[in-house]
Amino acid sequence: MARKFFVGGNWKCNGTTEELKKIVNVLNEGQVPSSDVVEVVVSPPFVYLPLVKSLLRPDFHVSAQNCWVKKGGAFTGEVSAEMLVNLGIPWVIIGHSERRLILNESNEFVGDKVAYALAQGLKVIACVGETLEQREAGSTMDVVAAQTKAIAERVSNWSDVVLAYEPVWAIGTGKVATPAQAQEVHFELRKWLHANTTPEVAETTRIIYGGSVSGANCKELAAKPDVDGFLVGGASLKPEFIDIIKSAEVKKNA
Ligand SMILES: O=C[C@H](O)COP(=O)(O)O
Repeated sequence: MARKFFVGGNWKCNGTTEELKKIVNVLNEGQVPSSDVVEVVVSPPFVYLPLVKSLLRPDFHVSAQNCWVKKGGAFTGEVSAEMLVNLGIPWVIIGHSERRLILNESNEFVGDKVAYALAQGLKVIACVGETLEQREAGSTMDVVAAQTKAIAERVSNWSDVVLAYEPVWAIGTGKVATPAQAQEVHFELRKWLHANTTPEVAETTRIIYGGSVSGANCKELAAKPDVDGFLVGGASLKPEFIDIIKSAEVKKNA
């Protein structure tokens, strides 16, 4: 079964109402392949989710950037999966490296969050990736396998999971992984899923790449067989995000 190309835009902790309205206008006017060819999801900060959802074209969807690990309650400052469901937000990003590294989210905590969000009916973009130090030490695969294992141990149904490989050294640095580097890790991750989940999960789960993706480098990355799309940070706040969405055509024509 063909894996539908997936392009996520992670707006991180950026934007004002006016700025985000402008970005949404650009997206709404963009000529992109149909939703049979590419799935597009943008992820504004929590406070702008209802606004963006209400203004965004119906073939694009919204995602939160995080949610609490269990049912809501006395957890000041957190937003629960139930609240996202209540607002009709279909997706959530979990385990982004900025949360793993700055907020000390462990593999187990991330795995618990993924499992809880899925159980509430959310679809999850689950992020994994190594630091520069870990890559230079030759432990890239050990690191991403351990991060994926903590998810796989808690999740049996992968149909609502997109796995995002985001090498930390490539995030916001302008230092994109080469297409060969991305393909190598995506291939190994798929092999890991084959060995540790089921062949069907390995074949159908989309593994997307994130880290300095731009209008200029997306086509070459998209051409790699195990790159099923992107999670884009900086460039998703710019008109070039439309070009990145269009790179889905590379797959269609492959
Ligand atoms: O979630 C997105 C990634 O952190 C990539 O960010 P970037 O495209 O700004 O490098």
